[in-house]
Parts: sequence; structure tokens; C-alpha cells
Amino acid sequence: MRMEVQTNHMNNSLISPLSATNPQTLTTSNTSAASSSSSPSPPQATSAAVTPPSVAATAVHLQKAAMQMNDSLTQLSRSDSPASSNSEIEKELQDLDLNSSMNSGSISLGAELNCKSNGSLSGASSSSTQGLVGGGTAVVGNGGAENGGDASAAKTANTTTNGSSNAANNLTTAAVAAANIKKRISSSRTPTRKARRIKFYRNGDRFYPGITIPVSNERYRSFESLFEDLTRLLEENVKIPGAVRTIYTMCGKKISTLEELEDGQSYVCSCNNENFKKVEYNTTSQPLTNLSISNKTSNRLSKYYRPSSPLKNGSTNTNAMGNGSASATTNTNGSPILVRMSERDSIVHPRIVTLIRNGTRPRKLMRLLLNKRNSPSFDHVLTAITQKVKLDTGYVRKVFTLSGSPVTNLADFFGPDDVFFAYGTERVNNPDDFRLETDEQKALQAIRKNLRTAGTTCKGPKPKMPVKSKKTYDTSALDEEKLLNESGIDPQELPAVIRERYVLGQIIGDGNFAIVLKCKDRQSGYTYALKIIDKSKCKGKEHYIDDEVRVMKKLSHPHIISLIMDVDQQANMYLVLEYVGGGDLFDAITRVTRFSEDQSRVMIKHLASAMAYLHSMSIVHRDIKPENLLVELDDSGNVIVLKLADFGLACEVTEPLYAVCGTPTYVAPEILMETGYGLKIDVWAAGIILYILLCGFPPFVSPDNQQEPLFDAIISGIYEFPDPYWSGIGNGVRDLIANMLQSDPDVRFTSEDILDHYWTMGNDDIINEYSS
Ligand SMILES: Nc1ncnc2c1ncn2[C@@H]1O[C@H](COP(=O)(O)OP(=O)(O)OP(=O)(O)O)[C@@H](O)[C@H]1O
Repeated sequence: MRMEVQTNHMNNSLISPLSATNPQTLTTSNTSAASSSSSPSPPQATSAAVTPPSVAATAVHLQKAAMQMNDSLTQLSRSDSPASSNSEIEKELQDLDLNSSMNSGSISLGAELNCKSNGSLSGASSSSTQGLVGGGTAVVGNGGAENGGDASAAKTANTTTNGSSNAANNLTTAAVAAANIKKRISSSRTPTRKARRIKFYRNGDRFYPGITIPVSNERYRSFESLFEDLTRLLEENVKIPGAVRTIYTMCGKKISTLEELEDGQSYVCSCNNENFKKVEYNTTSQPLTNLSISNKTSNRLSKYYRPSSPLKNGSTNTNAMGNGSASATTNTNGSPILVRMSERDSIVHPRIVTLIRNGTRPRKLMRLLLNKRNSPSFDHVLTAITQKVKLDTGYVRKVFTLSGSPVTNLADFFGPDDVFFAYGTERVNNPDDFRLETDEQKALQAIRKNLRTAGTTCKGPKPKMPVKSKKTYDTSALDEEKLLNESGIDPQELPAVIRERYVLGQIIGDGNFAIVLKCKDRQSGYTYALKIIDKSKCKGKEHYIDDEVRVMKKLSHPHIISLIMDVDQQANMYLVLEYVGGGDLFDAITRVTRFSEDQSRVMIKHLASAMAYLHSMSIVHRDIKPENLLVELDDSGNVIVLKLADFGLACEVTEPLYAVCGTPTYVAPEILMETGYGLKIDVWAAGIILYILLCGFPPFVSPDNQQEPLFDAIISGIYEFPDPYWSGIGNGVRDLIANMLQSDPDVRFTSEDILDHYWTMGNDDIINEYSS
């Protein structure tokens, strides 16, 4: 937990007071009421010792969902309405199974339908949804290994392992329940009045494959109920700006009654007051939503890892474009998509390309981050380029490499060329078009210079690590009573619920606002960490405590410390946390000085998977640094598990943030420039950490430990990989660091991109076409 404190010392974690209003952090959270209860919340209370709360909650929700599904189906089968017959419902399920591309299995569909209509999953845990979307049991049960990408993740604290297996059991039960329901439906067929099968597209999104649902007057007794259903179904697949409010025919005629919807026809859903957009709906694209279902990356984080439609950002382009994809063949029945998906997976890796916008000279150069989200097909890349370069002539139709070769397929964007000319409809028949003028060359060099490579030698002494911002204790030489007294903590005054449940152990650390002790569950014998936040040290900033608790309650991830119990009392806030025994990464760095690439890879994978999970929920941590990364070590002292802790500055991002906060060495340039920032500041901090892991010092330092020159260096974005410290360290990881330390957050890698990078994946054989 950290607050903003004005300080000139580099070792203190906060840099400056809130210099601008931060609507997120300043909004008083409603958690104080929830967390003020002196008893733990139900899943925590019942299973604090063994089950991470959100995983347990997921299982409970799923079971509930299955039961509710059971109930509602029972009711429906009793109904007189012909359209409510079992076979009708089964058909609906089948239709949705086939056409709602995010819902792949019966458990996911059944639970999804009920959970959504009950709203029971919303906000409780994103991982619940993750579990549902990914196929329930398998996903949640496998969370540890999947997310960790490392067998060692399974060796995490007992809490996680046991929790996951409990949850897995519960989920299995839920899956069985849902399967039984479906079986029962299919065994009791009754004649039914046929519903009309109607396909709906999303207004303006020609990449969205459409969703077919059964429509009957019995099922939708009002037009509004159809709108509601469509809103829910669309939301799961595409970003929509609000609820569905209008339905158009494919020619743009408004539909005003259910009766006007014709069996077998397609229609366009428009949200809020959007006008009808005449685009070629789904004429050239894959059903992209399907790409995510068996994509292993989808499990590691978020609700929906659908490659976003290029139109998802709200910008639409009515210029229909020919299908330039060499490999794309439109298909809606599923099978070829797998081929394409694996093709895409092997071709697309995150990278930044430079675009030269055709036009008057000197032509404008700009950079674009290509990754699995915006580049699942050639069409998508062209659309992303269109949005970036904004040609006067509209849509980008032709792309050429620097040497003038036409770019014709997806792989060309991920080959050795990383500079491309973007053209619209203009003719290209002059070889001079591909010759760069001096100014253009200079601009290109400037961009490339930004990309650091080997070859510089460190002038002067070896740069130093900053001083640690928190204390850890040598427990053998500890006067605990004195420490507790100094911290104003009287063990006798602990809340009864904690005293009764846990035996207090030694102090393991203390930050600016909290002291952390080991504690043992009297019943299970498991060890936890008890963090006692001294509220008197947080006067006026109590909302940070509320935010920390509120955010932590939402989280369940193998590389994020779980919150087991929270007790709010007048003087202190007590948090019982999952315990991690190997200390923090700062101490590990101090001991080891520099880690091998393999060790660094394990750590960055764990960190990136935690960040990807957080970011998928639009939560930014804002204080990622070695002190806040706790580790488990093996017998040889190798880090085998890394977990993100201290959510004292975390908040949800719904609009740009401006609060200047964090820790100087790790602070991103956009925070310092106060231009507004978001999730990508965490990626910057992780880039600094990866750099440190490999060489033992940060990329941006100031000789006298002064903030101002340090901030100037960060804003300049200029750093080196100086020899001799970097000699022997490969280009793959340098490339990754360079992409994480991009000054421009728009082109900086996302946390997903870190996981997709070839170095992180251990594919060092991929040629690094990064030029020096
Ligand atoms: N779950 C845990 N398991 C093991 N050790 C922990 C745990 N949580 C915290 N610690 C130890 O206690 C120290 C302080 O904890 P924490 O960072 O949460 O406190 P804080 O007061 O919020 O810190 P800050 O100074 O950043 O505000 C950590 O650096 C770590 O060494």
C-alpha cells in the first residue's frame, strides 16, 4: 500500500502529490461499507484457509447458474406456451451454440444465459466469465498451469492449489448438472411452433460474422425484450457503444415490429441512435469470434480474447475493400478456421512497424503496433493502417515495402520488412515513389535510433540500483515486540475474528503504511500474511485503502496474491493474504545481482500473465516494482513462482488518469508528462524490471540520485544496453525490452504482447529482424 508523498528521495516510492484530479482514485468507493464488516465475506469466511475467494465464488455461481437453469427449464416445460416447449428451448440452445461463437459448450452457454439474466456474475469475478467462455471446468481448473506457463506454478501456496481443485470439483459438478439438463431436454420432445431464424449483424462492423437466433412472439413478447437479448449477445462478441435500440433491414429500412422480421433473413442492430451504416456485412471475413475459442492464449486472462474487429474502436469505414488476403476464405462452418488460426498464430507476433503515408513530400512517417488483436487477417491489418495513416483518399488499398514490393498477405507484415508505404486508390507507377527524400530518411533514422541495440559501452562506473523502498526483516535478529509497539500495534487488540482464527507469527515486512506478519490458520495449519494498515498514516487518503480491498476482492489469479479476509476497524485495516515465502524480488536481485535469460523469462511470464489478467479487467496496478513482486524459490535459490502484491495504488481505468504516482525508477513517461495515462504504464514498469533482471541496474538512472535528471532521462526515452553488462545477452530479449519501453504508449506492447513475443515463448530461433 502506498500513498503519494512529496519527497526528493529516490528511495521513496512516491513521487509527487496528486497533481491532478484522478477521478478513479478520488471517487469514494462503496467498499467501506462492505469491508467494514468485521466478518469475512462468505467465500472467504467459509474457505479462507483453502480456497481463493474468487475461484470459489466462480464455482458457486456456476452451480447456482446450472440450478437456476434447471429451475427455469422446469418452469418453461410446464408452461402452456408452445414456444416454451423443451424442444424449442433446445433448438434455441443449439442455435446459440452454433451461432454465438463465443459460447462453445453446453455448460458455458447454459451458465452464461442464466448468469447474465440474473446478473450474478457481473463484477464478482472476471475469472468466472473467463471460465464460462473458455469452457468451464477445464479453464478454471487449469488456471495455474495455463497462466503460469510453467509447471512450477502448480507449486504455489497451498491456498491456490487447493482452492483451484475445490473450484474445479465444483465446476465439474456444475458442468454435469448442465449436461443433465440438456440431456433431459432432448429426451422429452414435444411438438413446437417453429421460431423464425434471424441473423443479426452489428451496425457498421463488416467483420462481425453475425449471430442467428430463434425469434418468435412467444419468446420475445415485446420488441424491447429482443433488444435486450441482442444487446447481451452482441456485448459478448463486439464492443458496442450502448444497448441495441434499432433494427434495420440490410437495405437500411427501420424495423418497428417483431412480425416484420422474416425467417432466414439478416438484419442489422444499431445501438443508441446510430444511423444505419451500409457496409458489406460479413462478405469477406472469417467468423473471427471463433478464433478465440480454442486459442490457448484466451485462457490466460480475460473475458473474451476475440481479435477485435478493426472497427471496434468506434471508427467505421464504409469503403468496402476487396479481399486482399491470400489465405482468407470465407467460411462459417468452423473447420477451416482452425487452419487459419494456427496459420495466424505462427505468423503474427507483436511488432511495431513504420508506415509512410503516401502524399505530398516529405511524407509523414508513423508507427503502428501490430499484434494478435489487430492483425488476425490481412484485412484487419489494412484497416488498422487505414485508421492510423488517415489517407485523404480514404481506405488503404495498397501497401508496399521500402523496396517497392507489393504486400499481398498477412505474412508480409511479419517478415523482414518493417517499413511500409500506404496507398489508397492512387496509381503507383513511378519507381521514385519508393525513394526516400533526405527529410524522410532522417525521420526514419530517428525512429530506428529509438530502438536500442547492442554496441554501446558503459562510460563511468556501473549504474546502481535504487535504494529499496520497503523494509524486510532478518527474523533471527528481530525484536518483534518493540517493532509492534513502534508500529502502534497491540496483538491483544486484534479483531476477535482474526485472533480466534489465526496464531500470529513473526513480522515479515513493513511498508510506509502497513506492517506485515506471518500468521497460521489454527485449523488448517496453513500460513498466511497478515497486513495491518495503520489508518492514521493514511489520513485524508483512506479511499486508497478501500480501493486496495475492493480491487483485491475481484481478483483470482495464480500470479496475484489472494485476499483471504479483510477486517476494517477504526484504527487499522486488517488483510489476511496468501503468503509467499521467498521474500520479494528486490531482495532476490540484491542477492543474485543479475539473472539468466531463462530465469528472467519465467519471472516476466508470470508478471505479464498477472498484468494481462488485471488489464483485461481494466485495472491498472500503478506500482509495479521489485518490492511488490513476491517470489517462491527452489532449493537452489531459483525463482520458480512470482506473484504481484500491494494493490494500494491500483484502480480501474475508464478514462485517462492524471494522478502522478508510482515509484521514480519505474514511472512511465506519460505519467510525468501528465498527458493522461492508462494500463500501459504497467508494461513500462515491467520493461524496467526485465532490464534490471538481466543486468542488475535500471535503464534510466541519475548520477546523484536526484529525481529531476532521472525524469528527464525517462522522458527522453533514450537508454542503452551497455557493454560489458549486456554482452552475451541475446537480441530477442533486447527487442522485447525495446517494445516495452516505447515512450509512446500507443505503440508500446500490451501485456498480452509480452506473452506473445517470441523471446517470452522461448522461440529464440525466430530471426530478429530488428535493425540497428
Ligand atoms: N502476502 C505476503 N507474503 C509474504 N510477504 C509479504 C506479503 N505481503 C507483504 N509482504 C512483505 O511485507 C512488505 C510490505 O508489504 P506491502 O508492500 O503490502 O506494504 P505497504 O505498506 O503497502 O507498502 P508501501 O510502502 O509500498 O506502501 C513487502 O515488501 C513484503 O516483504
